[in-house]
Amino acid sequence: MIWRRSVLAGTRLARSGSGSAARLGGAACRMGTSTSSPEAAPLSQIQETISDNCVVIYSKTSCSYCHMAKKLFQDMNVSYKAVELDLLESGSQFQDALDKMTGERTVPRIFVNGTFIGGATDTHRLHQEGKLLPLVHQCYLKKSSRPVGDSV
Ligand SMILES: N[C@@H](CCC(=O)N[C@@H](CS)C(=O)NCC(=O)O)C(=O)O
Ligand code: FES
Repeated sequence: MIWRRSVLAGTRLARSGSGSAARLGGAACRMGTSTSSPEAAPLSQIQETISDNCVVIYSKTSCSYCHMAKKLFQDMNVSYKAVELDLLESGSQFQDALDKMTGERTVPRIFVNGTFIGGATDTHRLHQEGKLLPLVHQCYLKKSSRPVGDSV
């Protein structure tokens, strides 16, 4: 997962002081770090969210595909974090960042155990193949085996 590693590195750099640089945009870019592209803030937020939550669905409230994806996890009794991009002021920037990370800016964009698994269709297919729950359980196991104080 080369992508995950590089984004994580970006996250750390972005956090260690370039938050305001990212907000300042172009001017800040010339001053410094390689992480102050306009996508940096959403990118690092996405990275943090997918590492903190076993299931994350980037969604829009009006989208039926997104409803179907959420219902799939509800029916499996799997809790998830839904990020409703149409309710975020910077939703479009999040979609740009998701495009960079996954190759598409459509919704839903679904992550399990820190990894992008696809949109609604892909997720349903994974479930039909019996591969979705094992991914979720892998994540639960990983989180429960963390030392106390390290869990979220
Ligand atoms: N096959 C994809 C379809 C995804 C798709 O076409 N999503 C539409 C909404 S249903 C979309 O994101 N349109 C652009 C947008 O809302 O920004 C999936 O299952 O997720
Ligand atoms: S199904 Fe229409 S916006 Fe997703």
